[in-house]
Formats: sequence, structure tokens, C-alpha cells
Amino acid sequence: MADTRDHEISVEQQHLDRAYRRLLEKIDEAEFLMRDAAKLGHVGTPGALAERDAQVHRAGVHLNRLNNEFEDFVFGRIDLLAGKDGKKGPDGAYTAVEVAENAIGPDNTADIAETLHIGRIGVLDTDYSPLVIDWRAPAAAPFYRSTPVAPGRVVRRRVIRSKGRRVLGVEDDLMRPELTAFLGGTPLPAVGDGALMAALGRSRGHSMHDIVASIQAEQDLVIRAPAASVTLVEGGPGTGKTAVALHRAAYLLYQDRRRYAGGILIVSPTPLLVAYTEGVLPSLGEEGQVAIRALGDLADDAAGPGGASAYDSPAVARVKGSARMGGVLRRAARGALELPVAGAFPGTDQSEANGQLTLAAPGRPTAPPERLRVVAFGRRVELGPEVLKSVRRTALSGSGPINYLRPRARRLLLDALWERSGGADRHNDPELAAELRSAFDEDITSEDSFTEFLDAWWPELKPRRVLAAMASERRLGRWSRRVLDQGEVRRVARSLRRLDPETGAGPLSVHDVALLDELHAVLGAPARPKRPRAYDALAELTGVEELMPQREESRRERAERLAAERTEYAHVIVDEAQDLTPMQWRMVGRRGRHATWTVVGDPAQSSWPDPEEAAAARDEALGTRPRRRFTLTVNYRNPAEVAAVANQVLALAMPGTEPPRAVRSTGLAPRYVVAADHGGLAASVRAETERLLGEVEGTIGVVVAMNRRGEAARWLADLGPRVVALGSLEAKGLEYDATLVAAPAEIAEESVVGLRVLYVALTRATQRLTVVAGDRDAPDETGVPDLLRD
Ligand SMILES: Nc1ncnc2c1ncn2[C@@H]1O[C@H](COP(=O)(O)OP(=O)(O)OP(=O)(O)O)[C@@H](O)[C@H]1O
Repeated sequence: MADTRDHEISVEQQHLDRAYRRLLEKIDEAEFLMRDAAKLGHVGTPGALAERDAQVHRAGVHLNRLNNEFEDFVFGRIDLLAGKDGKKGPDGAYTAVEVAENAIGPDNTADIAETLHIGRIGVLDTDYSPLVIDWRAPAAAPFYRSTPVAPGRVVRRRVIRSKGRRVLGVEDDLMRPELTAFLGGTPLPAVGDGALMAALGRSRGHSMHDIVASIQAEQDLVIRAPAASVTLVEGGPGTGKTAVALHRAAYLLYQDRRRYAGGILIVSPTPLLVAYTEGVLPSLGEEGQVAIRALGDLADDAAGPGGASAYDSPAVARVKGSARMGGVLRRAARGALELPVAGAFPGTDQSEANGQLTLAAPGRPTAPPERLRVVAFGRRVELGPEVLKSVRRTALSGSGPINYLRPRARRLLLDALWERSGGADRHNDPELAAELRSAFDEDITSEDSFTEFLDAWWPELKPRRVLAAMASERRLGRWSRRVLDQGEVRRVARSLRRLDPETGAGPLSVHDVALLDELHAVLGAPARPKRPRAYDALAELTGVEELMPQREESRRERAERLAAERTEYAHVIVDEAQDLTPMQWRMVGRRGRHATWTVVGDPAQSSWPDPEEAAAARDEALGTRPRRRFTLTVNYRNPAEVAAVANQVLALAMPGTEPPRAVRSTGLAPRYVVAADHGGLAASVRAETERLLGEVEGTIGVVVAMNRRGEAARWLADLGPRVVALGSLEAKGLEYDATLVAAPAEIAEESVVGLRVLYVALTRATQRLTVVAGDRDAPDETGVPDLLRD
């Protein structure tokens, strides 16, 4: 067996060497083309330039990926029977899916008619035969889809493990074990015992790995689902939803790069999950087409560098996330026109009511003016509070964002002044009257007092300032009358006191970001320079420079810039969709008004208390496009021993929910420890974490209730980078070799959805789980907390 294995490894090594040789040739060609392109940049038709540049760009991308990103660029192989017809696709592989009638002999012998190697990029040989097929190409689908039950043409499926340019091992699965197959006259051997299990047993680091070598059939169906509509994917913890979502983005880009030039947005719940997933597929970051963003970082510039950093208690979050806030914000935006304005307005101010004209101290906010006084045709014309109110009402009845209604308000003011001036009665001749009117308008609008009045009376409103204005309970109460109750008003107002009342500067919570984004839509923002959408050959030429040394803007920087400039996307992928609040759905929906969607989630892990309200907001965001539903059923993360504990909590959190099936078992039962009374939790958590450090090679996640985040970080501060302290809500989507869940009852009691949050915490471990019972856990004599018992 060892001989066969070594032989097979050397066979794959030879193939890999050939693929690398061919790539080096292509790199040489690319370098030549790059030099050539630099020389000939000014001659040739735009079409020829574009074609050459695209070639250079592609070659450079290959080069870059190979050199920097991938260690194991060829990872699979399939050996296939002859297909029904002899047609070949553009990648040089036969396209037939069904087996040719005479492919299998009467004594169950068969010849292998085609061998395909699968890799992260495709490579054609000089004769256009495929040396490596891109994993996203149709010809690679059988590598993922074939099973012994439905083998198709596949006889043997092989996963190749390599490091750098060296093949280290092979693992084979026979899809047709009943056949004796021959390759070039020799029987086809099978080596190893399954690639999936080997992949799942690997210890975990702080970032996610791709799964291209071991995508399972049910996952492949989702990854390659047509993008024409909405793809909804549900599945329990560890079923690969995040992995599938990321691979789907890579697949869609490969399928139709031009269509997705409009961008793919991947929305993640937390910055931790973004950091964890960002590097999974380097091909995603390549050309600025894919943006992976946390919900707190989605509204441009809203939260500032690093995104949302403040935390809202569940009670506050519940109000801020609710769809009811939509109406409140619309009223707030209108009401904000009445807010005091910074800077002096000489025309009038509050004290004008006493007949005195005073100037406010520079920079000090003053109430908006209540009177407009101008001089026209040598006469004073004045509009009082009632007229101004009515003008504002009329202006606001127009459709569109409030900041864009200012020109309309200005016109209405001029109309009112004109009427008040009696100018309309001076001439009967319409032409003369019109002339007079335009002279009147010019007269008035050239007066500083008019412009200053307008700036104070209809200022340009900024979302942050309006949000900060909601920190006043009195104001918020007015703006949310009959929508929020008194307690809700108080809670929301208090939470906004961390913002500067004048500028709105200050730390935001992830829920504030959705509110700001809504305000942005209601108020309107200055138009931004448009990015050219169409394919622009000359613009693309910059790709050449990027591949050269001393480039001005790296590919990554360009990707980030393009992503930042984009406000709408061609495809939107929502991860952990069960957690989006209605206000967040509205925010995400605005980025995908014309998009197709992939939405992945697990209702049993939802931390939003009102699923119906969220579903309604989701439906509004997704529109009426047709939907395709998929369910993932296999848990690849948790060993069966860990999943069994989590399932106890699932039964309490969502009775009747079918848990996913765990594929692995480690034989290691979870460990239960009871913390000593009075502050013993810290000592026990620390001691147990140290113990886990000795038991696993990779990472350890220690999950505590949100209000213990800070102290848990201190308990574990000096234990090194393998240990991470997490608040319960931060654990979402992440995984660790070992997880320690501290005081589960505290997590369960944190909010009305605490049990679901605890379920998330208990499903993070890939190998070991330790539970430390706290004061409220009522452990039995073996230390098992009440909530986790059978
Ligand atoms: N086909 C596969 N081959 C190898 N590993 C896989 C496969 N599918 C999933 N995994 C691994 O299983 C783990 C769980 O995957 P992932 O995080 O995508 O699951 P999830 O459904 O998003 O989980 P959760 O709902 O808990 O966030 C990851 O380590 C992932 O790499």
C-alpha cells in the first residue's frame, strides 16, 4: 500500500510540475506582453488594446495568485468513463454528463476515458488540452457532485494535498467500487480513507480555510445555483453556510465576470466574522468586485474607522432595530429643520420677538428664524411665522429627500414675498409682469440676508446631527408620538447621549448605523462622482501598472477604493441572515434594489426577538423575485459529542427543530466544572482555559455573557494569542478548536432570545467543549447545568 501511495504521489507530482512549467511559460508571455503594452500604449485600436491588456491582466492575476496566495493550487482529480457524445467544452474537457452505452464491459471492466485535474485556476496546455480545470468550471462539477449513489461518469475522485510545489498526499474515493477500471492498461488504484474527514480534523487558526477540495454535493448545489433570483439557504450550525456563501461569490464571478462588475456585497453580522472570513478566497479580493462588510460598517463613513464600536443593551437594540423606527426617523428628519443652528443669523433671531435685533455669539446655536425681512423695490417686505410655517409645509409635501427640497422651499419663499410685495398687481401685461418678477427674484436672492435666512431656516441636514438630536427625550417623544412608548423613548434617548449634540460625533452601535443609513436616505446626500460602469478598455489599462513594481495603487487598495465607492451591487449575499433587524434589512435592501440575492441563515440561532417583523422587512428588501430554497443538513464543525449538548438547548430554544447531523465523533465527552462560590468563576475559567491550551493545538474561544466581556478579557489577558474572550453575541459564525462556555444561565437570561444565543455559543467547538457552571446554573452532582441536562 505504501508503495502504491508513493507511486501515486509521484504521478501527481509529475502532473503538478507540468502545470507549473506551463504557468511559467504563460508568465513569461505575460511579462513580454506587459513590456509590449507599455511601449505600444498609444497605437492600435482600442479593441486590440483592450484585448491585449485583458490578457496581460489575466496572466498577471495568475502570477500573483500563484506566487502569493496559494500553496496547493491543484487539489483534485477525477477519472471518468467515456461520455455519451464526444463534444468538448471551451475548457477542453468532454461535456457529456451521462456514461456512453459501451463504456462498461459485460464483466464490469471499463477503461478510463478522461482524467481531469481540478485546481483554483484553470491552465491549458500548449495544445489546448486542459492541464488543470478551474474548480468553478462546469467540467469540475462532477468532482463535487458525484456520489456512489449517483456517480455519473466518475470512477475515482481524488483529493491531492500539496504544499508549495510539492505533493504530500492523496486521498481517493471510489464512486463505482464495483468496477475494475483501467487507466492506460493498468488497474486504477485507490489510496487513503477520505479527504473530508482529514480536512475536518485539522486544527483551527484565527481565519477560515476554503473548502474547495471537499465541497459536498448538497453544498455544491447551492454554490452553483443559478443567480437569476433569490437563493435562500437554511441549515443548522456548522453546515457550511458561510463557506458556501463565500464560494458562491467566487463561483458567480467566474461564471459571469462582466455581470458582476456591478459588485458582489457580502454582509456579515460582526467585524470579527468579517476578519475571520476575509481571506478565504483570495480570488474574491482580486478586482474590487467583492466587498465583505460587517453590518456596523455598511453605511459609508457612518461609524468612522473600525465601524460601530458602542454596544446597545438588548432592550435598546430591540427598539432601534424595529421597523417602527422608519416612521420616527422620517418625522425626526422634518423636525430637525427646527433645530437650533450653529452660527449667527443677523436677519432675526429668537429675541426678535421683543422687537430687538440681536446677534448671537458666533458659533453658538440659535433657534431658526421666525421671520423673514427683505428689501425689494425699495420697500421692506416681511413674512411672519404663520406664512413661513405654511411655506415649509407646502415644501415638505414634495417628494424626495429633505435636503433636495430646499430649492423648492426657496422658490416658495420667493412666491410668498412676491405676493406680499404687491408686485403682481403692478402690471397687467404678462410679459412685463414676468420681467418684473424676475428682477424681483434677482434683487432678493442677491441680498445676503435672504441667503443667510435660508441657510438657517432650511439648513442642510446631516444624519449624525439628526440622530444626536434624538438624545433629547422631549424631542424624541414628539417625533415618536403614538409609535414608541415612554419607556422606549427614554431608553433610546439615553443611549444616544454618547453623541455630541451639535455634530453627532461619537461612538455608534451597530443599530445606530442602520438608523443613520435610513436618515441618509430620508435626507439625501450630495451626489458623489460616478464610477464608470461600462467596460472601459483604457481604464482597464491601469491593470498593467498594478502588476509592475512601484505601482501607485496596489490591487488591494484599488479593490478597497472601488468597494468604498459603490452604493449598489449586482448580487448581495447575506450571511447569518436570521439576525438582521428590520432596520438592517432596509439598509441592506437599499444596496441591492436591482440585485439578485443569496440569503443564508438559521432561525434557531436568531438573536432578534420578533421573527415575523424581520421576515416582513426581509421580504420587502428581496422584492417579488422568484425564490429557490435549499437546506443544508450535515454539521461539519462539531463532533457528535458537542452537538448532543447543544441539541439539549436547541430543544428548549426552538422545540421541534431538527438539528443537523454531525459527521464526526471524537470520543471526547464535554467537560463540566462548577465554579466555586464568590468570584470563583474567574479562577475556574482561567484554570480550565489553561487546561485546554494543553489539550488542543489551535484556538480556544471563551464565551461569556455580554456584560462580562471586559472582565473575561482581563482574566485571560496573559494567556497568549490562541485564547480569545468573547461576549455571547460576538461568537456568531466563529469556530475554535475548543470552546469554554462560562455560566450558561447568564447567557440564557441575558435577553428573551438568550437560549438561542446560548445555542450559538455551544456550537462553536471543532474538538472540545468545557462548560463552567456559575451561580445560577443549578448543576447536578456531575456538574452539568440544569439547562444542558437530558
Ligand atoms: N465540505 C466541507 N469540507 C470541509 N470543511 C467544511 C465543509 N463544509 C463546511 N466545512 C467546515 O465546517 C465549518 C463550519 O462551516 P461554516 O462556518 O461555513 O458553517 P455555518 O453553517 O456558517 O455555521 P454557523 O451557522 O454556526 O455560523 C468550517 O470550518 C468549514 O470550513
